[in-house]
Order: sequence, then structure tokens, then C-alpha cells
Amino acid sequence: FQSFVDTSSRYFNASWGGMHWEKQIRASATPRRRGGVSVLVTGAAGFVGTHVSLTLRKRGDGVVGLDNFNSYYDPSLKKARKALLTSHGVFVVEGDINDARLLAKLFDVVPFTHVMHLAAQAGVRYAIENPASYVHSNIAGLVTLLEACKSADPQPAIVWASSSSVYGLNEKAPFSEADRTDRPASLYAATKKAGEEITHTYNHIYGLSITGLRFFTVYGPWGRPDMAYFSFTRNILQGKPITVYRGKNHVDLARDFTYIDDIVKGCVASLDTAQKSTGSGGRKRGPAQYRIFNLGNTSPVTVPALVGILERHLKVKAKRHVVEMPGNGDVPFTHANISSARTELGYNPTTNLEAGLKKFVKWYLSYYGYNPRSGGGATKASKSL
Ligand SMILES: O=C(O)[C@H]1O[C@H](OP(=O)(O)OP(=O)(O)OC[C@H]2O[C@@H](n3ccc(=O)[nH]c3=O)[C@H](O)[C@@H]2O)[C@H](O)[C@@H](O)[C@H]1O
Repeated sequence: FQSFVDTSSRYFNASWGGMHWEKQIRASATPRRRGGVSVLVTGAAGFVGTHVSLTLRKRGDGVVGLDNFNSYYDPSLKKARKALLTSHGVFVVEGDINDARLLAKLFDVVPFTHVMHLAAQAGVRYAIENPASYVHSNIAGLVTLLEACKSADPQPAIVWASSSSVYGLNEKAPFSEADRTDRPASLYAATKKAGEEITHTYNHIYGLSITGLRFFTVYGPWGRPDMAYFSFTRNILQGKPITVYRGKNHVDLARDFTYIDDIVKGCVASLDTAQKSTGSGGRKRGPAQYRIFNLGNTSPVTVPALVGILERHLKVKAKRHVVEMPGNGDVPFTHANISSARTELGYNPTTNLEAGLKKFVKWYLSYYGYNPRSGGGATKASKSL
């Protein structure tokens, strides 16, 4: 609790506010189509946040982004994503979800109909190095955001990113929403599971409409450099070795890799089918919707097979360094059952790993340039997706 208080007071002198700022926020939040919604997207300069924001903006919804541009991975990639958003008329506020005053101000200026909450400390293995950042963003930040949402009038409906990692040591495949999620294998997973419990509490007490989406290893253009497909691409092009983890008894690890465009469709369908929150000004007026959906691809691929696809698309052979999976939070495989999302959201993933990685590699080469010895530095930011 102490750190929760400390982290919010730290933002006391944040540089936001003023007439011009409010005008920009209002303009960005205003829908340009009849029946359009007005969405606050947290983590808007992140991988999924950028894609969702652009899709909403392109169909005429109002979008305001919020992102703290932290340095978990190269902030210049986040700035390039922000530039892309700006060029499409999406205003991105630089601020933290732990900043209660900023959130109160945003809800004061705009009656957001929805919050797409994608800001988080991501990454399964980094939790070993920096556990506090997971508590800061995924627990304290989430609570600060929910506090702001519950007090807002009108209360927005909330759609947020949980994770396939909540299935932890579950061995029953494919993973269904009704399966056990009480055996997380990493602190990251534990904080996402805690998020599901915390959002349930706010749904129960304050009538907030909640939809939690369990994303399965999302990949694609403008992706996260800390993820395997991205760092493998960089290393393969630079002639550096890649480390491929292998499970017990020499079993390959596998993931239900899910392409970004499919995930975006699931996110937008969640917003479109979300019922209104029932409370207002911190008071519940009746029961509200609470949903959880898997958003996966339903066809797991092994990590060595992923490397094989990258080798073909890059036309370069990888220097594979195969090692036993260290006990730092990884699970042997993930596999989504998406029946529920199919029925309720019309979710229907259509991009397989081969096709999705082709698009990723095309983007990677256009963004970073072809020079394998450039060290991966950006040469120019692509303007299109
Ligand atoms: O679905 C999720 O909820 C999560 O998906 C993603 O986690 P993961 O599935 O672990 O993806 P990612 O790191 O790309 O590793 C992929 C595979 O490569 C293996 N891997 C990884 C690194 C490496 O150097 N070598 C290796 O073999 C590794 O062992 C694994 O088998 C998101 O990052 C996370 O934020 C969260 O959203």
C-alpha cells in the first residue's frame, strides 16, 4: 500500500494540463462517425496499443492514448509508433497510469465511453530481474486506473489485456477459460491473474463493465523487441547466435503464436460488444458485465519451427544455441481454445505463423533497413503498417 501511495505522489509535477492540451485531448477523443465511441487507450505507444488505436481511429472513433514511454525496450520505437499515431490524428499523452491526478483530469475533460487498458509491464522472464516493475504497473497501476474509472461519470466500459500465462502449469490442452489458473509459473503471470481478480472486485462493488482478454504470444509489425521472434530476427541478420530453449526430456517448447491483426479484431469486437457500466460517480446501480476470453490462434508451433520460418524469410541460416529451459518462468507450451471468443465476439483468427512472420520480416527490413551490420538501429520509420 505504501508504494502505491508513493508512486502516485511521484507524478505531482507532471507536465500536462492547460487550455491547449485540453483542446487537443477533446479533438482526439471526438468520434468522426455516427455512433462512434470515445476510447482511452493506455499503453497506446506499445505494440498492441498502437495497432488498436489506429484501427479505431481509421473507422472514425475518438481515441486518446496514454503511455509512459518507459525504457523496458528501446523508447525510440515507441516514439516512432507515437509519430504514426499523431499522423493519423491520435493524441498520445505522456504519463503513467499510476498518476491518479492525470487520470482524473482526463476523465474530467472527456466522457470516455470505453477504456482499452493495454499498459503493462510485459515479458515473462524479465520479472526475475525487476519484480517491482510488475507490481508497479500491473497491480498498482491497474488499481489506480480502476479507481479513476469507477469515479468517472459516466463510468466507461473496460477492456483490458490479461495473458495466456495465467494458465501456468495447466497441462490440459487446449486451454479453456474455465480451466485452473491458480498455478502461475512467473510473477508476470501472477500479476495478470491478480488483475483478473482485481477487475472482478471493481465489477462487483462498483458496477464496472469488464472484459479481460488472455492474449497468446502476439507478434507482428511494430512488435516488441524483447520477444523471441523479434530478437531472433535481429540476431540472425547480425550473424549473432540465438538461444533456443528446450523443455525437459529434450521436448521442444511451443507457443500458440497469434498475429496482431487477429488480436486487434478481438479487441475491437470486445469494445463493440461490451455493455455499459452500471454505476456512476463511484456508486453501483446494478450488476454489470464481466467477461474473460482467450484470444489465441489455436495452432501451437514449436520454437525451432519458428526459427526455421524466420530463416526462410530472411534467407539467412541461424546460429542456434540450444539450451535447457532455465527455471525462470517459462511454460512448456500454450494452446488456446477460442470457442467462447468465436461465439461471443465473432473472433476468427486467419493468419498462420508463416504468413504473419512474412509480414513482420517485411516491416522489420523496411523499418531498420537492410544493413545487417548497422546494429539494428532505425534508419527510418515506416509510415504504413
Ligand atoms: O502469451 C503471453 O501471455 C505472453 O506471450 C509472450 O511471452 P512468451 O510466450 O514467453 O513469448 P517470447 O518471449 O517471445 O517467447 C516465445 C518462446 O520462445 C522461447 N525463447 C525466448 C527467448 C529466447 O531467447 N529463446 C527462446 O527459446 C521462450 O521460451 C518461449 O517458449 C509475451 O512476451 C508476454 O508478454 C505474454 O504476453
